[in-house]
Amino acid sequence: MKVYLDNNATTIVDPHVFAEMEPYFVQRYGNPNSLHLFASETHPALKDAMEKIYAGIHAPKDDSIVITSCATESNNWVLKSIYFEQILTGKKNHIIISEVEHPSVIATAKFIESMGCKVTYLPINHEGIIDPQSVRDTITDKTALVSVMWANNETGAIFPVEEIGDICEEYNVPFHTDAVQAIGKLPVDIQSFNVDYLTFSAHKFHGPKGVGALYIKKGRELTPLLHGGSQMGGYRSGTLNVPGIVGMGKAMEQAVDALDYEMEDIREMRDAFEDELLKIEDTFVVTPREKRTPNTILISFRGIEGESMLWDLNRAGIAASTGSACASEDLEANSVMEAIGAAEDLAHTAIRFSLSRYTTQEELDYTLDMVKKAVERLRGISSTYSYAPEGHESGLDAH
Ligand SMILES: Cc1ncc(COP(=O)(O)O)c(CNc2co[nH]c2=O)c1O
Repeated sequence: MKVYLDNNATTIVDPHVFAEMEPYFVQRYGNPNSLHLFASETHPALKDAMEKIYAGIHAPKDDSIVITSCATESNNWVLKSIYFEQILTGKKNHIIISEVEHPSVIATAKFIESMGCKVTYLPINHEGIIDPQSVRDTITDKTALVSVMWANNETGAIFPVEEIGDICEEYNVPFHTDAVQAIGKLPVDIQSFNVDYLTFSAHKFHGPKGVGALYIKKGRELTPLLHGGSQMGGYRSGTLNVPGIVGMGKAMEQAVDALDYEMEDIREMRDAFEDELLKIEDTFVVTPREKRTPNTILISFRGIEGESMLWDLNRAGIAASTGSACASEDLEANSVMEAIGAAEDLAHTAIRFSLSRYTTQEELDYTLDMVKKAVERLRGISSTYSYAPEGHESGLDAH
């Protein structure tokens, strides 16, 4: 049996999405910017796809949505443009991000920090969530940008973007949120709160890989990262990825249609699965489930290296992760567990299960059975593990 429970890393392309994309590979394959029939026959689909993408986040037509190659590009673009326009010119000298942003934000922040930008890394609390007060405590008249993700890819923790948006509006500081883990999991309405830039990526909600987007509120310009043929209104040059854009549009439409199922049925399956996992001795979950996206579990199995657990699960045909795929090749501690101050023997033991609308109860039942077998085997061969629920100084309450 093969079970895929790493949907926060990437998702299967919905068959309806693939069907919508296929003609633009093999029939209507013209370059949209050419001056002939092969080009113009792609235009209706591009228009329709962009309308679906705008509708999916409730973006007004006057605002901009620029298609990029991925969320990593979108995140890089925001921070590097702000650096170019605000920090390099001396107008501002500071940005604020959370300490658990995706590596595409943190690494870019460290890059511009190495070139003289001051960076505040907001801490997360014991539940893995940002306190909006920490933004108010650190924002100044020299702050060029606040960038805080909507939902964390490792824990599923939902961050208070509405309150942070209000603080940024009060200080007239642009607010960027990386919404990659929110689209398709939570209602996203950019007119319901103050946000200037918003990142998302199609392959996180059953669309194709290699297609991302950046929403830009009217009046908040950005220096282009890519110059050339002036596509996307001059914001991002490069021949349009027609099948990719068509796929993102269909995937967005499907994600909105499936949102109730995601937020109710998937949440119910996730909660029941988590309840069973927490019956295993010495297990811990950081963020309360009501403060998480409906599909994600980050659970620690004391005494078991995360990679060892992954290996046992992989042999059983089960795909999970220890956190961001970007870090999956090394035996580092889970960055979120470290940030909340988890004890060393816990920080290396976190496993992330992330469900999707394609996850079945049978798959979860099988996975639970395999997890129990892996825990028994790995703790059995451990030279250091002994179950001691009383008085263990982990900083997390044993379940
Ligand atoms: C919050 C967040 N931002 C940005 C990205 C990058 O998106 P991409 O450039 O379109 O790939 C990811 C991917 N997160 C993960 C990729 O693998 N495991 C993950 O958790 C993400 O979760």
